[in-house]
Amino acid sequence: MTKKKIVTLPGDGIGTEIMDSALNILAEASKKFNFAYEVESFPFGGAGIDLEGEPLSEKTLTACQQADAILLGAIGGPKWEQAEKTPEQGLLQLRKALGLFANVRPIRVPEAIVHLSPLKEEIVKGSDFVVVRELTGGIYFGTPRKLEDDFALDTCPYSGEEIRRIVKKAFEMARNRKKKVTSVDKSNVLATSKLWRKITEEVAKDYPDVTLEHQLVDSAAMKIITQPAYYDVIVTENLFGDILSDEASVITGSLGMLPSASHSENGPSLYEPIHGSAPDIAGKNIANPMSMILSVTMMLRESFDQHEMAEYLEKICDEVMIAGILTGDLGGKATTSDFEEAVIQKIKG
Ligand SMILES: NC(=O)C1=CN([C@@H]2O[C@H](COP(=O)(O)OP(=O)(O)OC[C@H]3O[C@@H](n4cnc5c(N)ncnc54)[C@H](O)[C@@H]3O)[C@@H](O)[C@H]2O)C=CC1
Ligand SMILES: CC(C)CC(=O)C(=O)O
Ligand SMILES: [Mg+2]
Repeated sequence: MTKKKIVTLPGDGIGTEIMDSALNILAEASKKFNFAYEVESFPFGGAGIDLEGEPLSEKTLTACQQADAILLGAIGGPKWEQAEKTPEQGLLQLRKALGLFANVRPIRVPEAIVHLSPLKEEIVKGSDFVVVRELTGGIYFGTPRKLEDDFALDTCPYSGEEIRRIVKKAFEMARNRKKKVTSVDKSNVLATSKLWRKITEEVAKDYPDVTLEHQLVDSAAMKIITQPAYYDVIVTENLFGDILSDEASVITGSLGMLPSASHSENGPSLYEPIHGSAPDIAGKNIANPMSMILSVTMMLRESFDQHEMAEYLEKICDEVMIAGILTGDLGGKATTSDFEEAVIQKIKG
């Protein structure tokens, strides 16, 4: 079997710490499942600026384009806020260059860890939904963009085709789940949302087996927290998806629990936690590595068809958490290395 080529972009802050943990766990699990792969790491984000003078060098981009899958930690931090080109711009450039238009952010709370949520157990129970976020359009990319002393401008463009392909992706996913799509927009105000709603209605005609409903983003933000078990597939534009998914992470107990997968039409997919580089806890070995481990299990399933290995790893991580080995964000005292070690010991049996 040829080795799968995984490009890693650890990035900045806790990105490097949780990447190390997840890769050590992958190395141990892959022995058990005979999964052959090679890893090559490249500077990206703030690390790219420090080492190569730019957040996304040609070399790093080319390596990503040639990979079978990409794992990204997180980027950014105060050190680079004033940089000529910031780590965040590098991230947006990478997503655009790889055509990663579909960002899938699953929110799942296994019964056994429902108690880790700050929300009431009866609210959290049964929560299992996915935010499908459009990732290469909208206000993060639109021009003109201006920042003057006393005036600023951002632009939010969406073409029909950009909306159509992400909404189709959401319907395809719903077909294999609970067959319900909730499209979130602000169509009572925004022109892009009016187009979003029209195109979504058109796409829905091809999926008569899937129920479609529309929800305005402000009330959706409320209902995601008060009735999370109501949802199946939420599809939304770039900015709304960014915000709603961080909010949804609360249901699982921590932002440090949520992974994501970003897909293009036909290139390599990229897997990353939904959170950032967490400068407030970076360098302390206390970050929760679950977001990165679950990004690895998404990669195993979606890029490499290693379903058994992914399921096994998720089960073991659940067991470690049930045993009370929890990082600070979940109310525990375990370090990142403690958690990693506990998972590795379980794999070793
Ligand atoms: N994809 C990426 O690389 C992203 C990068 N960023 C960048 O990250 C930097 C920090 O942004 P923030 O607003 O602070 O958001 P953040 O997501 O880095 O952190 C928010 C809060 O969640 C906590 N947190 C996040 N991940 C955690 C984990 N795995 N374990 C335990 N606690 C965790 C942090 O300690 C912090 O209190 C900024 O430069 C931002 O631009 C932000 C979001 C995504
Ligand atoms: C630089 C930001 C757009 C990153 C972010 O917040 C995200 O992708 O969730
Ligand atoms: Mg975000």
